[in-house]
Amino acid sequence: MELFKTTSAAGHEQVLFCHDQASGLKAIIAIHDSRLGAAMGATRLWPYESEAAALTDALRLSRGMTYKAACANIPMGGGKAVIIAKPEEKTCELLQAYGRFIERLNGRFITGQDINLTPQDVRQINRETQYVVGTQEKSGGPAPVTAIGVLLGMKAAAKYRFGSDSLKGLKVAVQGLGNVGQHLCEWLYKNDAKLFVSDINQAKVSKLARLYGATAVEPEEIYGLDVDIFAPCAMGAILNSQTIPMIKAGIIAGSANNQLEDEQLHGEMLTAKDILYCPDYVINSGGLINVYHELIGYNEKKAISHVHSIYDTLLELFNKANTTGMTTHEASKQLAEERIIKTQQAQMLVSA
Ligand SMILES: NC(=O)C1=CN([C@@H]2O[C@H](COP(=O)(O)OP(=O)(O)OC[C@H]3O[C@@H](n4cnc5c(N)ncnc54)[C@H](O)[C@@H]3O)[C@@H](O)[C@H]2O)C=CC1
Ligand SMILES: O=C(O)C(=O)Cc1c[nH]c2ccccc12
Repeated sequence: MELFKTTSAAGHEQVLFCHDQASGLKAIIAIHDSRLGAAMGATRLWPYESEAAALTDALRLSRGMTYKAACANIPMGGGKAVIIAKPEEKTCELLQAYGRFIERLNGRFITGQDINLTPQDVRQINRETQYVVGTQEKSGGPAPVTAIGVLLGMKAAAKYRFGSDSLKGLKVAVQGLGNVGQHLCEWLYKNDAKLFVSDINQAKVSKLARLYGATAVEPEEIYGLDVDIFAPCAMGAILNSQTIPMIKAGIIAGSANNQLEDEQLHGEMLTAKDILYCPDYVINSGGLINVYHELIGYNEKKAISHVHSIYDTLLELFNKANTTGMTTHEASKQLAEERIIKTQQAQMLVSA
């Protein structure tokens, strides 16, 4: 593999390969862009089938974090880390060794809880490094706030598509009933939407069906449902050449990162089908916004009010995509790049 060609192709600044002999830790920390500030991104633990797959995931996720911060008007950079391990291989030693790697970066990378890490795991990491946010003790886990952002994104999409941002009576299919998906379902239930849910964990599906009167569907059935909104809240790359032809929903609005398998090709496939796609790093920025507020002094009201900007940003993007002919994903990338340059210029004026 040509490492520099791979890591610089999407503009990455630095990639760290961390190995701790004693605990067996193998982690990749990708810092995509720190022009505006320290790189922020939660840490994911996953049993990647190859090191190349782990690197690809870290590179794509960290670039998404740069755009996520920029679209949310957060003056911070983008990064992401992946630990290559099975969940059962997680030990205190491994997490602490990981924490020491973070600490040695002296604040260049700020991290927290992502897939397969629990609040207790983050506490272990936090024993060795101060550069952790989003713990239960501080602002609480980010997932409930991410869910609020997704709900607001759905409302913006409904407003654009149907002229009203009420979700009452709309059929919504939620894929993945994890930390974000469950909170999202609660909000949708309170907003009188009709819920369809799937998860590979049957117990979660039964729980949500019981709590919110949701219709349970098999994991592979979720794409083809005759619904108004499809909310991917499980894994990435689920918008691809196999699934897009099946989708009947007119709106895609969910929390998963890297939803488009191929950003250009699958973004265009969605546009061609007249499906309104809410760019993932815009609609799922609620968690990042919430942890960012920890860094500037946490105030719940201020954090939630910041999350409400997701609604306006999405409406701006839908209009921009419509008038320019770009996909909503392209429009959001352009907006992110514009905001980075603008913020950088403003920062230079302040420091001059
Ligand atoms: N937690 C947060 O604040 C944020 C989460 N995200 C993204 O949102 C997504 C969900 O995050 P969490 O809820 O925190 O993760 P989680 O790990 O708690 O939940 C994921 C759920 O998806 C289910 N799942 C896995 N494969 C599936 C399949 N094929 N079909 C249906 N369900 C499946 C899992 O069983 C689990 O219940 C992830 O992609 C994550 O990266 C993005 C931004 C912030
Ligand atoms: O939106 C994402 O993918 C995130 O990583 C958000 C996030 C959740 N918890 C954090 C802790 C530190 C930096 C970012 C996050």
